[in-house]
Amino acid sequence: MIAPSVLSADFLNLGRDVEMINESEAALFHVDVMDGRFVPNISFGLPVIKAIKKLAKKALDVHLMIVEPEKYFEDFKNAGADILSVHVEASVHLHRSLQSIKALGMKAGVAINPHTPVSALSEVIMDTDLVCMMSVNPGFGGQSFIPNTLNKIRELKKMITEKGASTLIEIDGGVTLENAATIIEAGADVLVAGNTVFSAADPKKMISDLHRLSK
Ligand SMILES: O=C(CO)[C@H](O)[C@H](O)COP(=O)(O)O
Repeated sequence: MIAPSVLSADFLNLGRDVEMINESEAALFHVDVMDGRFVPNISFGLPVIKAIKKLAKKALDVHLMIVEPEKYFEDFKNAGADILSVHVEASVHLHRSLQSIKALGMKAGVAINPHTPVSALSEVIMDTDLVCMMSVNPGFGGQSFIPNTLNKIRELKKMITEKGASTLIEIDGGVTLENAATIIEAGADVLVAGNTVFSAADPKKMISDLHRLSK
């Protein structure tokens, strides 16, 4: 599955870019929320997500890069989030957070930074619908893929298989047409792509090219 990252869209033409994703072979909208505290950047928040939701014909996969994410679960549900991911590094009571997200009717995701070992997920994997594995340090689009992520994907895939979980593995950061096949081969189910899609001459065709690799 391909999840274009709205972070790299043209905000002056956001409606156009949302329509492009609607018409493309993308499976999800990846929506990055940054607070300038958990990550050294500020992106956008609830009003923008509400606006995207009005046009979007595919699920909104919202990635919270914020401190104290649990304060805002209901707000993100009301704004239109279908999948809500919190960072393991930002969640003091991660298990409770996953339960709360599900109780609100959303799929529950856990995002994990490049420095955090996969073992940090072992006690919550059965309660997690999606792991958003960061393959760059979060905060900015257009960075290079960190190669050790491939080992982490394999390790996570093994954990999911051994525990009998049905968690999807999403890879976020530095995904390109050149490395996508290797990432899929390692075990990824969802590829987030921001810069690769939106800097392409034909973003819709780029989504289609990435999608073809995932089949
Ligand atoms: O979460 C993110 C940044 O924190 C972005 O989703 C991620 O970096 C994708 O962007 P790109 O494909 O341009 O690397």
